[in-house]
Amino acid sequence: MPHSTHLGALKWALLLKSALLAPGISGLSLYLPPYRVQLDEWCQWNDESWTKIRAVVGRSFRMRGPQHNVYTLAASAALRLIRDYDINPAQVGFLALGTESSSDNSAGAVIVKGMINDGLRANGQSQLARDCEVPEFKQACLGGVYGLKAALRYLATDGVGRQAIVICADVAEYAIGSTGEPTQGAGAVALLVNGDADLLEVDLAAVGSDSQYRIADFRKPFTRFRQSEREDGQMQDLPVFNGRYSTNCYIDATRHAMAAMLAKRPGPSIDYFDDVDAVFIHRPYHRMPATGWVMSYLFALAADGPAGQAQLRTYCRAAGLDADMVLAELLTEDPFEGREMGDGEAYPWSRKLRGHLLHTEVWDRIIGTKLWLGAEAMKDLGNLYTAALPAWLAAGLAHAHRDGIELAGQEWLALGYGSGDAAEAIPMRVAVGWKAAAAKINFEAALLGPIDLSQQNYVALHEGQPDDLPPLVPNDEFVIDRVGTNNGPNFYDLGIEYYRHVVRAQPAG
Ligand SMILES: CC(=O)SCCNC(=O)CCNC(=O)[C@H](O)C(C)(C)COP(=O)(O)OP(=O)(O)OC[C@H]1O[C@@H](n2cnc3c(N)ncnc32)[C@H](O)[C@@H]1OP(=O)(O)O
Repeated sequence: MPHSTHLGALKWALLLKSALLAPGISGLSLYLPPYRVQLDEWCQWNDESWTKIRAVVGRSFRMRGPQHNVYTLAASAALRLIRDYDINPAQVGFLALGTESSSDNSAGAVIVKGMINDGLRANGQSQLARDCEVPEFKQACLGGVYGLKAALRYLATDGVGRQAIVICADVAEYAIGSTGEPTQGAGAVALLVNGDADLLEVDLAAVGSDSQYRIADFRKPFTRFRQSEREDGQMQDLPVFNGRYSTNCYIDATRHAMAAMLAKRPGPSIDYFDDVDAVFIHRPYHRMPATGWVMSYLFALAADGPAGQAQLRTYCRAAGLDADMVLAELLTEDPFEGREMGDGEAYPWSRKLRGHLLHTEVWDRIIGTKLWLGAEAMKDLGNLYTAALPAWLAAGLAHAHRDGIELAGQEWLALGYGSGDAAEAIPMRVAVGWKAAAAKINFEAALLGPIDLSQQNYVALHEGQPDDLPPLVPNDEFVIDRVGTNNGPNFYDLGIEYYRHVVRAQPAG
């Protein structure tokens, strides 16, 4: 064979090979801080209904300690990922941080990179390379999903043959006494993303996007006076928000991202709701994904023409609702029309219709059988903002592996949402050889060793004055070592956080 023909054949073989590879997620690792609030106790402290909180929110949430911030959570998850998946750090060309909790407005992922390298050095491993990109992504709870999409684009263009790590990390704190208080949490999920997925294959071209500026349903303005209230100098991450209005924004954004995704698929959109095997939607608390998904189904029925609309009318009649009114609202492109809605103003019929559907076969077929995988375990995680969606994917894969459920080739939907608002509907396929990589997901291990807080400890930690907290015993994790003062060695030291990698001495024997 002439030399040039041989080269041509090789080139074609390589092209064919790369065309057959399916990029996506190959590893998942979690880190949760140990401080925990049990929601049944929280209900007692606050005279709230445990029956309601258990059904709507979950069982418990985690809180960062005074020695944690979003970077310590992120670096701890990433170090575990590198260890558990035996990643060669030199191969990582893209280290992304998705978060809405950064405490440094200048850097973010590069700080985390430095911390990871400290941990790798302490463990006798090689370092992340100098030629690794370190972007940070911010769009409320969607930052990590944008990081994942950017990582896949990197791997398809200038990062062919490399690997990416996307860390989704957040601290979800709401003011004491606000509607959001039981939906707090803190934690991080690190994703290994590469050109040939071991867990979840992602076809970027099939993704549906949505974004829409709103009158603020949820914001964290930097100038918020509360930031200066904490005496320990840490930024308190309290949002300004309108809870019930934000749930309608979630519904509206997920509906439009779904429509954008379904428009790219062949066949009737409504079939997708039967065909998809499992659904994972941004999860601020237990009930929200089911509400978002059933509403997306109702929107799709309304858009499905005479057959879907007839079905919808049947549901409305059975629920005692005015079908014309429901249909008209479902067909309205933007029920908000640029204004903030009052409680119950948008979709006022929704609760009644959902209540009716709950007792019909359609709930089992379209909702129950699609959103159950890993959902029970998620009740112990609390709200992780941008880490909530990958944490649920991790829970689904880990539990299917533990319980011997076969997932190979299943079609999944991962739908991310970030207030303000934006959403991404991402179809995924479970890789054929998913089990080996799923066995390394540390979901259950990440929940071990919780330290339950008393009401006094919880309030003190929330308000930044934790005097007598039960001590942490971190191992192979990161903590804030000190915050620089203007008495420090460098005049530019003021307010800068310095971190420490902690390796606990193992007990002898
Ligand atoms: C950050 C984001 O992701 S934005 C999208 C979601 N928004 C948020 O997470 C913002 C923070 N969260 C919040 O502010 C709150 O959790 C809210 C506003 C979502 C809910 O606040 P609440 O005061 O609990 O609202 P409400 O009293 O309406 O109850 C919520 C649900 O509990 C149900 N409920 C009430 N009592 C009970 C009970 N005893 N048993 C079972 N369910 C009950 C209600 O019917 C309602 O159900 P629905 O959501 O299906 O309609």
